[in-house]
Amino acid sequence: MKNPGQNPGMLYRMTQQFKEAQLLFAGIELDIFSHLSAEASAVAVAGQTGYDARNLALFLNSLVAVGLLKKNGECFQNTPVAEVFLNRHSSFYLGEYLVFWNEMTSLHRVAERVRLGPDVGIQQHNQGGRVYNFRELARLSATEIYTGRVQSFLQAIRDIFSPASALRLLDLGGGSGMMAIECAAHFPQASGVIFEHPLVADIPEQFVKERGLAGRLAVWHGDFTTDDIGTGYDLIIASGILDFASADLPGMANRIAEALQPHGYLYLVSHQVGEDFLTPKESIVNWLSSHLDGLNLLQSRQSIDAALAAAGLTKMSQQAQAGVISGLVGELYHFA
Ligand SMILES: C[S@@+](CC[C@H](N)C(=O)[O-])C[C@H]1O[C@@H](n2cnc3c(N)ncnc32)[C@H](O)[C@@H]1O
Repeated sequence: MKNPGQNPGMLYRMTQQFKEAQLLFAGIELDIFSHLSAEASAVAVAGQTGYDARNLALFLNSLVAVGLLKKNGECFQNTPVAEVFLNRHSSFYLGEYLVFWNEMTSLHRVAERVRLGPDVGIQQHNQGGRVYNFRELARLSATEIYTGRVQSFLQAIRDIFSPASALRLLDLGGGSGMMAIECAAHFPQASGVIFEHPLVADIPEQFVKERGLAGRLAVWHGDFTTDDIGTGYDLIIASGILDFASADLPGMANRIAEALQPHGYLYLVSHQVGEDFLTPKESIVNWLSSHLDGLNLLQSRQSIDAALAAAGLTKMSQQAQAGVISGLVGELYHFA
């Protein structure tokens, strides 16, 4: 008898995970979790939604099996994670964000793209904004960021600025602008700038207005690789943006250093990509789609470190960022 000499379990697990993800997205599409805050039977949910009661019961059993629902007799109810993040009525609802993120990083047609190669136009320009919908990302990140990223940021800067500090801050490529907004909310004397691309800037503008911070936070529209980003900042936030300056990373590091006050700080969030571009798994897999399209942006931890060190920025501390996006690290640099 032949023996394979290897265990194929990993391959089966991958196909199983794929189906579990399909169940999650079907549950979001059907908005199941908004109906199961309290216990309800499949027949009752079918009555509210018009879905087929037989197939709904089968589907709900599967959601129990994968840990998104629990079952008591004939009744189903959200597990705590589903209740907080998948119930549309929760302030932490991530359903729309997860669907968008999945589409944005989708490996749909991956085999075809490997056969045919990149889009020449995208490859030539090598600009993230030509592939990614940053405006929608900024809108939906306003919820995602509160699952942990903004809390990690506040924790890091509370160690260096006193509550009464009149700090001047710049949130470069700020997206939703929530890091700057929370900074202004927690440091009542703070003021500064959220710098965003003109196609995205109305999103942070709207959030700044809603939070009543327009007097202290300005939103500047522009390209952070070429336009004036201002000077004299005590704190610059560069969260998930250095890859988009990768045509001239040393130049971007110098722009940041020149915009800082002497003894100012940079709060950097990056994926800590290895020099061989094989780790962390999440970053390599999530960037694959846009790289197959023709982008070539991802920066290794070593090249970022080298560019910042050459610009006079010294790393003080680093901490994993909490939240739904795994593998992000927040680092504080000091400009001596
Ligand atoms: C991955 S998002 C990060 C957003 C935000 N900092 C956060 O952590 O949620 C990258 C952001 O950089 C902005 N961006 C990319 N290239 C830019 C450029 N050349 N000038 C201005 N903004 C840019 C995008 O519009 C997008 O909002």
